[in-house]
Amino acid sequence: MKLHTLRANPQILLQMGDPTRDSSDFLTDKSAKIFVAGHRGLVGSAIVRKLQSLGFTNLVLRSHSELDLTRQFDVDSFFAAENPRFVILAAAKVGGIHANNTYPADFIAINLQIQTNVIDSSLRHGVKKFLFLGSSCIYPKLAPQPIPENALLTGPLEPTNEWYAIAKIAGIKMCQAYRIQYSWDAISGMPTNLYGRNDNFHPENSHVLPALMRRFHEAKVNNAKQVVVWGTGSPLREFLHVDDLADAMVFLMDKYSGLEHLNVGSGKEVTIKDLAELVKEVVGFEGDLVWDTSKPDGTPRKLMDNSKLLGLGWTPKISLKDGLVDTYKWYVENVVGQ
Ligand SMILES: NC(=O)C1=CN([C@@H]2O[C@H](COP(=O)(O)OP(=O)(O)OC[C@H]3O[C@@H](n4cnc5c(N)ncnc54)[C@H](OP(=O)(O)O)[C@@H]3O)[C@@H](O)[C@H]2O)C=CC1
Ligand SMILES: C[C@H]1O[C@H](OP(=O)(O)OP(=O)(O)OC[C@H]2O[C@@H](n3cnc4c(=O)[nH]c(N)nc43)[C@H](O)[C@@H]2O)[C@@H](O)[C@@H](O)C1=O
Repeated sequence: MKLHTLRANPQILLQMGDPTRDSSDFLTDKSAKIFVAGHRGLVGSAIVRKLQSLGFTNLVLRSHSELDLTRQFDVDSFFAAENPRFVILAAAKVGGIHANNTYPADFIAINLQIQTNVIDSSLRHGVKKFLFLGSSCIYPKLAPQPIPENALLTGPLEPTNEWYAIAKIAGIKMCQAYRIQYSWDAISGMPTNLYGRNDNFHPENSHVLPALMRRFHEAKVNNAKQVVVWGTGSPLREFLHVDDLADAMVFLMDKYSGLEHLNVGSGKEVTIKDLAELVKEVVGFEGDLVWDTSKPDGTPRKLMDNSKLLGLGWTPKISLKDGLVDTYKWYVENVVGQ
């Protein structure tokens, strides 16, 4: 279906659903076709596990090598052939502070390409409901804490991830614009820092939690006396286990239909120093921490106000300690020695 056809035919928009209503029919048809983009990643794989545990039987999944989402023609052909009813976009160029700082062009360009292609094709091929995943880095570096949704675009961004943040802000705004102009049910969730099974454990390009888990594990098996940790240890971060995030994304698909993006967080923050001590304890490394202050700290504090999501009836369930124990077990069984 072409955009001009949509513009010319308001009946098609009506068939696509009224975005102002409570869209609580997501959970009712377990045979509905759902495209989870990025299903091999941390978030996408957790969403697939969650949907499968709920009995969904018609998931459409494509790996990066099967479908490169930066290629507009291929994405549109895929949507024309598959016609999914629901789409959850968990494919993106993702990385920690070092990767964001080192590859700014990739972070802005690849993310803009993926999200533009997938959002636009989803609309034009009649997807009933669309969920975009952003990130807490969309907010100003010095936003009020806990950060409310309306802090968006109220101040300068954190320089280490502004390119990624700009792409994510564009994604939110594109969902809002398509919602306004086409009455299309596109929503956005803004997750805090995530961790869990299928995380990226790359030594430099990953996020802090998998990076430290790997470094402490390798130090333990090599009987090293010290482990280097980046920055000063003073920044505060909020962590959410990816299974809680997946639960929240399914909750939003079922219960939320609104213009505003919604924060998704645990509501609990920890200093990087305390996080490092906790990961050290879970891994069982007994040496010392050495702080490399030549590495950037990034945003000093990034706790999101999750009261809107909690007000809808969702709650996180997995504590940081339990989540770390589960993730370390998975890491040892699935990554070490592979
Ligand atoms: N991890 C975190 O702490 C947070 C993540 N998020 C958001 O959650 C979403 C998912 O992140 P996460 O699961 O951590 O990321 P991952 O890197 O674990 O997974 C991303 C997935 O996207 C796929 N992908 C990347 N580029 C392309 C492409 N061109 N075509 C097709 N597939 C592609 C990857 O495939 P391949 O690996 O083969 O390239 C991978 O499966 C992102 O939107 C991210 O911004 C938000 C806040 C925090
Ligand atoms: C999810 C979020 O992720 C990124 O932002 P970030 O929160 O700064 O993420 P991070 O996990 O990489 O670092 C958190 C803190 O931890 C410190 N730190 C210590 N030692 C290591 C270390 O070994 N690796 C890393 N990566 N960080 C370390 C590090 O110096 C920083 O102070 C964004 O780019 C953005 O993409 C985004 O949305």
